[in-house]
Amino acid sequence: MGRLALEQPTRSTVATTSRLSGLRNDEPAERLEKVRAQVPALSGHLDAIRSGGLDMDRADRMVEHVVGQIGIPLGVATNFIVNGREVLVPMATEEPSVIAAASNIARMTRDTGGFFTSSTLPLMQAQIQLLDVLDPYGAKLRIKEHEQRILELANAQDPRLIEIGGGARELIVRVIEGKRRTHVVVHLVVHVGDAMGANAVNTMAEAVAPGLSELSGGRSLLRILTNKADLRLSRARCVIPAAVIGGKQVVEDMVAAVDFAIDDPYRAATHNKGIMNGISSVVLATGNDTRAVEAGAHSHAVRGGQYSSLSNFDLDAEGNLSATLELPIPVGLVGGATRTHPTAQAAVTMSEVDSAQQLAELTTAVGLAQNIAAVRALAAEGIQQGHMALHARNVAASAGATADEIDAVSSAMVSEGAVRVDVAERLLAEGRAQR
Ligand SMILES: CC(C)(COP(=O)([O-])OP(=O)([O-])OC[C@H]1O[C@@H](n2cnc3c(N)ncnc32)[C@H](O)[C@@H]1OP(=O)([O-])[O-])[C@@H](O)C(=O)NCCC(=O)NCCSC(=O)C[C@@](C)(O)CC(=O)[O-]
Ligand SMILES: NC(=O)C1=CN([C@@H]2O[C@H](COP(=O)(O)OP(=O)(O)OC[C@H]3O[C@@H](n4cnc5c(N)ncnc54)[C@H](OP(=O)(O)O)[C@@H]3O)[C@@H](O)[C@H]2O)C=CC1
Repeated sequence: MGRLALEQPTRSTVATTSRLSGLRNDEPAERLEKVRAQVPALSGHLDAIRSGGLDMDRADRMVEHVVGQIGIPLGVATNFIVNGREVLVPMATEEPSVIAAASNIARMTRDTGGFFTSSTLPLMQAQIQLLDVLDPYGAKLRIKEHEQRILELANAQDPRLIEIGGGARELIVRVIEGKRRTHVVVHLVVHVGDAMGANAVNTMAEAVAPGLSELSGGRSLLRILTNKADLRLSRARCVIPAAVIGGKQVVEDMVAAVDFAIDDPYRAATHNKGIMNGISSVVLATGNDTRAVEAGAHSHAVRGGQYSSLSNFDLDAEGNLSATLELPIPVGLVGGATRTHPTAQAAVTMSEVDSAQQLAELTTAVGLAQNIAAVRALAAEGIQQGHMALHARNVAASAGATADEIDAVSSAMVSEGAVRVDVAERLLAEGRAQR
């Protein structure tokens, strides 16, 4: 076989740059203007970003028994380059230091080209559980013999999906020898286009279940998608020079820290939570289903029966950090709250993605950046220095500091090395007494 002509993606972009250094020093309105200047299409979405997007009528149409709303800050991760594209990433989170951490690591990847991503097709799977099947293996083959007819029946439920190139692709029939019974389970594999896909595959599963029952000689029970979306994988990788991230020892210690998460489920749970800090923030900002993505991620982290790290870190030939992440990211651009929530629409516009696959890949890059940030801090100075410095503003506010007192009280707590409510209360009382 000849050598592959490996081309690095060229920097084609709408945003000229995502490198908005010092954005932290601006007021929110100035930050939004700087982001809008990079992404002109955001101009029509500014009110939705400033206001949080939902009025009560709209909220009342989204879920049941609505009595109010709860706001979550929307921030922008800077510095990201993904497959050569400069991108400003919307992140909705209540946790301090998350957006700073992602931006910081993205900055460190810029000289090595940023993040490189890829993904499988957007294939979701529905499960149809078949009960009372006398000959499970015979049923499996009977179903496979009629696969084409069943796929046609599934596709008849969603002609529009077929028009755009999606639709049911395959049946996988599993016979699971369980503790108390043998299960026959049919997976209906569906290309869901730019949707997350739950409603599309659930409708198809319900439509094909009677035919499957008949073929199996049993009856169908559950007909629902699986959130273990392991045919819809998204991948991201990056390289960070050792000199940029703190030196050779820091990189070696980061690799040892990930090895700990690979081998120990107690550590893996926290390690993967750090990844989800980034992923869930993008998923929430774009109005996607955080629980679906989280369920998919954690189920994917179980390998050979053991819960493990979702990411992998290695040293490359030069001693630089080579980091990778692969997991299911079932997110969409067309359905659910992404379509109905004006701020989610704004977030999608900001990220300048053209497809659900591109959004999934961007989300994976943010998860990897977040993971590297946390592991770097843990392997170097410890998490509290950076995290607590940014959390100090929350602590000051919960001690009763007003807007013009928060900065002074939080920096005093950081200088004292004691970020606690009782310390904030003392500093507030001292400050007020001096006025
Ligand atoms: C917080 C930093 C980034 C500071 O790190 P630093 O080195 O002090 O940052 P810096 O002040 O030198 O700034 C460098 C760049 O970082 C970003 N940056 C820096 N500060 C800000 C800010 N205030 N607002 C916005 N951006 C900020 C920004 O991009 C900035 O570039 P600039 O814009 O100046 O050109 C670092 O300490 C860090 O990454 N810490 C880790 C934070 C983290 O992981 N938080 C997650 C919460 S902890 C958790 O839930 C998960 C965990 C830890 O348990 C997971 C695990 O165990 O694996
Ligand atoms: N276990 C889980 O995770 C479950 C999740 N959910 C929820 O389901 C919702 C997501 O379901 P989803 O099916 O994505 O949402 P929707 O049903 O809201 O949107 C998908 C529909 O959009 C239409 N569509 C238009 N353009 C496209 C395109 N380019 N690609 C694909 N579809 C297109 C299609 O409908 P048409 O052909 O009619 O135009 C498609 O069926 C989320 O709110 C989630 O919370 C629900 C049940 C279970």
